[in-house]
Amino acid sequence: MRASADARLPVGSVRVEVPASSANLGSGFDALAVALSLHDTVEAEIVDGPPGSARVTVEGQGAGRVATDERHLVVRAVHRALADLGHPAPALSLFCRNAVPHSRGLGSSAAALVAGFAAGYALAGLDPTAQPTAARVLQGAAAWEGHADNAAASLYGGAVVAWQQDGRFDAVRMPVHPDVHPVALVPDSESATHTTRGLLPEQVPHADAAFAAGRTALAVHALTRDPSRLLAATEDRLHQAYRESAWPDTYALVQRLRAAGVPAAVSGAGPTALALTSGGALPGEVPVAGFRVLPLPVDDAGVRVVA
Ligand SMILES: Nc1ncnc2c1ncn2[C@@H]1O[C@H](COP(=O)(O)OP(=O)(O)O)[C@@H](O)[C@H]1O
Ligand SMILES: N[C@@H](CCOP(=O)(O)O)C(=O)O
Repeated sequence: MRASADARLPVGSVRVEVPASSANLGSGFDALAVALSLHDTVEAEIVDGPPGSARVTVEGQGAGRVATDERHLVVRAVHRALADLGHPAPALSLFCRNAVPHSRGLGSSAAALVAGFAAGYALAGLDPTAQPTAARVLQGAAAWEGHADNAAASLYGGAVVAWQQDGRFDAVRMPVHPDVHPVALVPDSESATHTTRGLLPEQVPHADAAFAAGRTALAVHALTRDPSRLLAATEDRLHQAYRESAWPDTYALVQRLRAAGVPAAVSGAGPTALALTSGGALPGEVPVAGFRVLPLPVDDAGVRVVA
């Protein structure tokens, strides 16, 4: 980090690395997620220019598609973090190297928001990976998303349990058992999270809610202590079937993997499927044509300020 051109901010540039995430893991809708070793990198620098303006260069995922000015999601999050501390919006130059595919259920928007809030607080001289600033990063990103699962995983790494109380978001991190080897199956198709959230019913049967409570609690045990329980733990009645029309091929793949004994679930709001394998391999008899198979080890670190 070097000294800022803007006298109001102590730091002139930061580099942040943030992992993808897979949320829900079955029944743990808006509550469970795991961070995955696929990373976006953001370099943010304060430059001379009109206050609040931004020039963004994007390499990799999202290049040519996302805004390259102050409307860019990461820029908006940087500005929001600085506003939270009472700083006026500086002119920014951003370089984004993105590996997390957009609109696939791997938490790209949460990763972008966590990177932006972390960069903003870091420019103000705070450590976004330590409390109490980390909690502010979570609050900012989760409030933007409307759910804290992905943001908490991108922030803290490992697996997380996230919840909301009195309008505030909170989360705890859990270490994932070393025998859990996530494999993402990523199709070419996209699906916007806000669209598939709209497919969910206002209410679910009490029996399904009770089912979800049991499976989600079991998932915490299975992820951290006993991966042999993951097949039962990742069963879902809370969201996947309601969203099937958005990604029928993904839904069918998850059923095929599960029938072959592989703990699998739709990743976040889809259309990626996530298999929580014990050795990193998928059974040969399950056809995966149309899906890119990406072994993605758990990311234990979460967001990092690397320079
Ligand atoms: N790194 C990024 N930079 C800018 N915008 C991003 C980035 N990542 C995600 N987004 C925005 O978020 C959208 C995807 O969000 P969402 O529908 O929640 O899917 P995902 O499951 O990938 O988070 C993209 O279309 C894009 O507008
Ligand atoms: N709990 C959320 C998770 C969305 O994850 P994303 O990676 O698809 O954005 C949901 O299921 O809506």
